[in-house]
Amino acid sequence: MAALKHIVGSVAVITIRNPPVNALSPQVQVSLMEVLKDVTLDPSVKAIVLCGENGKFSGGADIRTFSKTDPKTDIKRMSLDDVNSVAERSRKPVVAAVEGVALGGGLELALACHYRIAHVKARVGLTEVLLGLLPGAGGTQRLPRLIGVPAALDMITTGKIVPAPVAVKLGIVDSVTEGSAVEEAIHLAQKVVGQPLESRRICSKPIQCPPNVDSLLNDAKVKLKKQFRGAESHQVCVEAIRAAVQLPFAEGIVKERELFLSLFNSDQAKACQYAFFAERSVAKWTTPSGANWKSASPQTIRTAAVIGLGTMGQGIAVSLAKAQIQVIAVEQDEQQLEKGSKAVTAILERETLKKQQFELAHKSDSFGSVTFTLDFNALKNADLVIEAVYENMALKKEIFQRLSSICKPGAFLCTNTSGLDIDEIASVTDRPHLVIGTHFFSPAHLMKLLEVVRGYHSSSTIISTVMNLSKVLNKVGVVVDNCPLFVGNRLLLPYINQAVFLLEDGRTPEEVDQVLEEFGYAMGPFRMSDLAGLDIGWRSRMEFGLTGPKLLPGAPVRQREGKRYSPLPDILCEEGRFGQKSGKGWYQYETVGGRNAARDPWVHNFLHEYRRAHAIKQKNVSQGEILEWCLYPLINEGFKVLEDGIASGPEDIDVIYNNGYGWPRHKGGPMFYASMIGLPRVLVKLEEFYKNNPDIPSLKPSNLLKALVKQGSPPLKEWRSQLGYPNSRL
Ligand SMILES: CCCCCCCC/C=C\C=C\CC(=O)SCCNC(=O)CCNC(=O)[C@H](O)C(C)(C)COP(=O)(O)OP(=O)(O)OC[C@H]1O[C@@H](n2cnc3c(N)ncnc32)[C@H](O)[C@@H]1OP(=O)(O)O
Repeated sequence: MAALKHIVGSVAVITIRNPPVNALSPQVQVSLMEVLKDVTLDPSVKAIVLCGENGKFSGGADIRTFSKTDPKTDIKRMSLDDVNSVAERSRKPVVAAVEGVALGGGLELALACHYRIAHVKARVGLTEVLLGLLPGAGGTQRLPRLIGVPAALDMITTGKIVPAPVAVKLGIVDSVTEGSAVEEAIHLAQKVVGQPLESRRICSKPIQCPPNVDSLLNDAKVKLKKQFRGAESHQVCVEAIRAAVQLPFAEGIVKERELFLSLFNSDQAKACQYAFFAERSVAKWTTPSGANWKSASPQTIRTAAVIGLGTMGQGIAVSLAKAQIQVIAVEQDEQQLEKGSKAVTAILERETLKKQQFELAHKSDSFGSVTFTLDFNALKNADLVIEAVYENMALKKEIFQRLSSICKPGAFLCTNTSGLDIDEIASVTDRPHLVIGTHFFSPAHLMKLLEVVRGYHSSSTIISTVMNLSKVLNKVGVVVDNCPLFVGNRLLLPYINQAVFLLEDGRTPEEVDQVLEEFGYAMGPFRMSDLAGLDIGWRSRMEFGLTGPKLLPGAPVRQREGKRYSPLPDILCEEGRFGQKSGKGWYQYETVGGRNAARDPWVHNFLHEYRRAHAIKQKNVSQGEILEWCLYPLINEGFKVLEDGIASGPEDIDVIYNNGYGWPRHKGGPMFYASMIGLPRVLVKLEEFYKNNPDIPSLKPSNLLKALVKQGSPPLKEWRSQLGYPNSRL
């Protein structure tokens, strides 16, 4: 039985049981329905309490069953909606005891109960929108009736999860308890036996609409369109809420179902659900020696140090402090220290305010303290150090040598490089097994991704410690192997290069960005480069001798070692155009550090002169071709990364792209996207591009892609097993 019943006095306690999160699978729904009907008919039962086993109410409908569900036939079968109706219509009071989580269908079930008691640490939310769906079991009709249209609109269209104390203030739950929510619910159930229930049925409540409800909904659609470019579910959620506003409850439920089904089998829903499980699967890392996430034991980090308080170091320090870790922040001179400490303090203040607003001033854990110092000796008691100085191998090695002699034995040493060799850095220490790459993304206190770069000697303890730390920091950690640029930036390089080649060939930054933004990227390649800072790539190209003093004399302007090269980004940097930080880059900004990109006539004129000077003929490229020209080489590099065994599987690449590179989640990630459009299409276009541009090696189709097409393009989940990973280094 997926729903268990036991009787306490005259109260029937129904417990949902489906480990690990008590997901509401079809079997659980059937079982719930049977038990509910049973207790409703049992004259000895006067009231009902609904709860979940092992301190979790429910993580919602069972997402794993969605791909096996056929809307055409299964719609006729009983669904969660029917269970909710029976609970709500019951003449005996039904009380939900919410512990742990009540998410998606789990919260919808709780909303159908007459009362809701939550444990103080419980969290609730209608998260379906993040899975490309909408709450399809009455959530879009009940929540606005319960808490009002504006608050429900916010929760349903963003998938926001709120802690129980906030849920009480919003009116989602009736009260919170620090003790057992089940006992409290039983107590309440006994107390309310015999009391009228009509006013407790949300379906009977009139909807309170603000006078401007139409413009509220329309404005929300415009805002969501911008925030989640190209994503359907957010828009459809608004329409379901519109139905709640305009229609009686029963008709609203019919409309909700119709809208739910329009999303249910969509490619976007598949992509979002794939992204959800991909994140869970990358947490399960393994090394060639057989160590894995299950066997290795992570160490707890209480004190961490950050070296270097530039933009990255500031964000990392804040991220650690937000996770209640004590932070020691080190800089090399007074001026940098003061600048860095001011910035960290300001960000922490903003974050505190945000936290207080979110938690509605409910008593909560404070942030860890940050101590600022010039003294390296202050690091001697740190459990873990993250070096975040700029990308210079000599400087990093000097720092790691010092750390080796100062830090306590057993302290973990991490480098926040975005592409330098972890083994070379580890080689100067007394503990290469305790050295690892932790590649954060800017702004580090907000971005979800942590690329965890395993060096040759990195022990399973440091891998599991850093992966565990990523969870503590509320980030998604992905273990990858050590290679130039790692995974994320290795794929980014051909994408950016292709975009820059388009400028040489006659397109503008605005045109290229528009195509990629319409695809769903939060920012096109040029706006993103301006945000990240053009000088970062420039420094790295100088280090590799592609430009600057190390460039071999006589190198052709538009070629390096026989391959096509565009000096455009180098020239911009030489002009002092580093992007937002200097107020100008591919665009111009209202001020130094400004955020609003505007067309810059200087750039257009410069591109025109450059093309003229190099006698480059303009090419006519359609929008579709701009997209394929930029994305397919990125995908191709993904296959090469898999071929080289740098990432364990396509899911790892996709999680990196979804969480660190602004890839639209509703397109699943580059590898998932390739599987959706079809590998033969990607291969044919790459072959065509490469034939016409033999001086761009990133267009040469990877062997893995060719092999997969030859094997009939098996589904993504079979890519690993089909190829057996002969080269795997992970
Ligand atoms: C056409 C006919 C259709 C008819 C049906 C119509 C009726 C529609 C009615 C209702 C529809 C409702 C839609 C939904 O409810 S969608 C689900 C909404 N729920 C969520 O979005 C929650 C997702 N889960 C989480 O956020 C977390 O997992 C959380 C529950 C917070 C637990 O987090 P944590 O403790 O960190 O653990 P993990 O994330 O690692 O998860 C542990 C394992 O549990 C698996 N899991 C989690 N949630 C679900 C789920 N809802 N369904 C299936 N499996 C789930 C997760 O994958 C982990 O397992 P594994 O490690 O093997 O991957």
